[in-house]
Amino acid sequence: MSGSLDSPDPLAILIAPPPNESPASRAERLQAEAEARRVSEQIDEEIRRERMDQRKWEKEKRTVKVLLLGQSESGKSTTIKNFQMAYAPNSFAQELSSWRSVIYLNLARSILTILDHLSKEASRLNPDASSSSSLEVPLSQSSLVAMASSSSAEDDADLKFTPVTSPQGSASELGMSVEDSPGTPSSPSSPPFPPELAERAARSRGASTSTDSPSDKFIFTSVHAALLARLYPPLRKVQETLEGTLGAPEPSPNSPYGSAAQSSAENYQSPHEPNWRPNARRPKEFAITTRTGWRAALMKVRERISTSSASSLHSTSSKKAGKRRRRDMDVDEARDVLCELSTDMQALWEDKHVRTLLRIKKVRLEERSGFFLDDISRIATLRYEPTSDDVVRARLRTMGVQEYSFISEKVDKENIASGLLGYNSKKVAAGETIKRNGPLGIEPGREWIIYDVGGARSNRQAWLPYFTNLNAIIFLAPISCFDERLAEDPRVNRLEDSLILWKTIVSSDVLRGVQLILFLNKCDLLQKKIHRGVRVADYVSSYGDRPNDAKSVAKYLRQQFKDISMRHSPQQRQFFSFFTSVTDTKATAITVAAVREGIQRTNLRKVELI
Ligand SMILES: Nc1nc2c(ncn2[C@@H]2O[C@H](COP(=O)(O)OP(=O)(O)OP(=O)(O)O)[C@@H](O)[C@H]2O)c(=O)[nH]1
Ligand SMILES: [Mg+2]
Repeated sequence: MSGSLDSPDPLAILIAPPPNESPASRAERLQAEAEARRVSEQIDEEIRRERMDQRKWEKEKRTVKVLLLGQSESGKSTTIKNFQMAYAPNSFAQELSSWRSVIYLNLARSILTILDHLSKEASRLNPDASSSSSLEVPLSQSSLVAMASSSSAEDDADLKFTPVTSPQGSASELGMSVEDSPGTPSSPSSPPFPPELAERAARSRGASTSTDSPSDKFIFTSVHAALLARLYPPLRKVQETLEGTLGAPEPSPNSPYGSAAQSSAENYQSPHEPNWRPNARRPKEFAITTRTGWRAALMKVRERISTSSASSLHSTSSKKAGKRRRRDMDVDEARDVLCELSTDMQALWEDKHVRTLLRIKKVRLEERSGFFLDDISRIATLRYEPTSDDVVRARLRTMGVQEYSFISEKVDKENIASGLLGYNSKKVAAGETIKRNGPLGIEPGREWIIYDVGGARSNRQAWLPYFTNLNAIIFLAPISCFDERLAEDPRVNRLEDSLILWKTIVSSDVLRGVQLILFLNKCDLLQKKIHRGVRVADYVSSYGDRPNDAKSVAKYLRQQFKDISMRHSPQQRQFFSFFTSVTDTKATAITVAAVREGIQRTNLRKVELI
């Protein structure tokens, strides 16, 4: 054995330099060896790069990319929540409580809307009140973030249009590049009404009437005056603070693409969490943001109108003072204030005169986004925890483009909305459905990237860079909006805007190979509207004398979208559509499952072709 160790290595003999090598030959040899090494390393590097590309390609192949499009308040973000519930129920459940401040804000803003109307009535009954400039309260600087109450039929009953079925106009005319002025949607604009003037107005017992029927008569009473004075100032502070806490994003003039560049799976943050938009400037917070501020604001009200609950406020959560971070403290204090005001808020919402006033003014809060007035007693409590149903109903406007990355979790069947199991796609989908083959298992590990965009006109330019490398687009068209106008441009009917936008998308050359899926959304609201007697033909002249029932209307509108797809697609494409109410999570789970399967199958076909 030792002999074999001692015997020279044949390879070493082979590559050893010649024994009598001259210096010149040696230099030449070393240079040749160095060159050989360089070439070898270059080859290794290429192999490594190819492998990486291959891995990336494999990952890309497996990643499904979906873009959600549609006008503002069409239900895109709500659809994302449904996807999250289906694909990543654990992370959805973990995020529930972080929606609390949005829900508080939604609630506060609904009450403020009512107070605004009351305040206007009081001012009308006592014009001296509104002329006093000293009553003015600064407007919120961050109304961009919170829910926009879209202008609707209640503001305009004359708006008529005929659905667009033939192309006219450029992209800019189609709302793709129109820069609209930043609106201040639904921010309460009236000054708070001071109690003494409210009292005077109440004493005058004014009435706002639209008819002579007593049930249509609004009577401003001292109860309203007291509610106005007790609720308005603290709720404005709640609004200011919550908006500040949520970090109302302002669109950057230099970057129409919002946070897109920064959004990656690793950086993923839920949009409702603070700082969700990395470059967003924080709005200036309202002056009263401290604990003392809250208390001072409420004490001021108390000094004017003594309430039986005044003493409890003082002690609320003060024990934990200083322990929390400032932002938490703000949200907790907002909660405390809402809890204190719970009875008054309920009294206001349940007041029959207030209901009459809202009816006269055609303000249908229950049909607006972020409606929680029927849940005051549940929400305005210290123990309130948002439910998944609350979260899908919460309204937080999207700015720019948000990227959501879901790695399908391994989930128990019970965790999936029960409707997902044992479903039959034919029952739920309208028209040409995506049919299901095989079992409906969630596929753990598959990465889905879903882009949610801001749907307001000023956000639409930011969509364009996302039109490449897509598997599918889910387009949301809220079909209940036939009698409403765009918040950002009150001249434009919302249904008309949706049809024009749809036409732009279907006719896009860049998107010719992309699967389009249409969600004819807000069917529940369509039903409600028609049920209360709104006539579609009054707003959509082409509807003619067709039956004014939700089913016929939905079918008619679906046909309008289908016609556009057939006429304007650059190449033949299938028309996939679903009637949805995406706040109904059970029904939407079924739709989401059908969509998922359809997209995956198409994706697979594409990959196989490649
Ligand atoms: N009743 C009802 N409400 C809905 C439906 N879809 C969405 N909503 C509500 O409408 C509001 C707006 O929905 P979002 O999902 O925020 O709308 P969006 O398209 O993301 O709007 P932007 O972010 O402004 O582009 C939310 O309060 C939702 O709860 C629906 O089908 N029925
Ligand atoms: Mg959104």
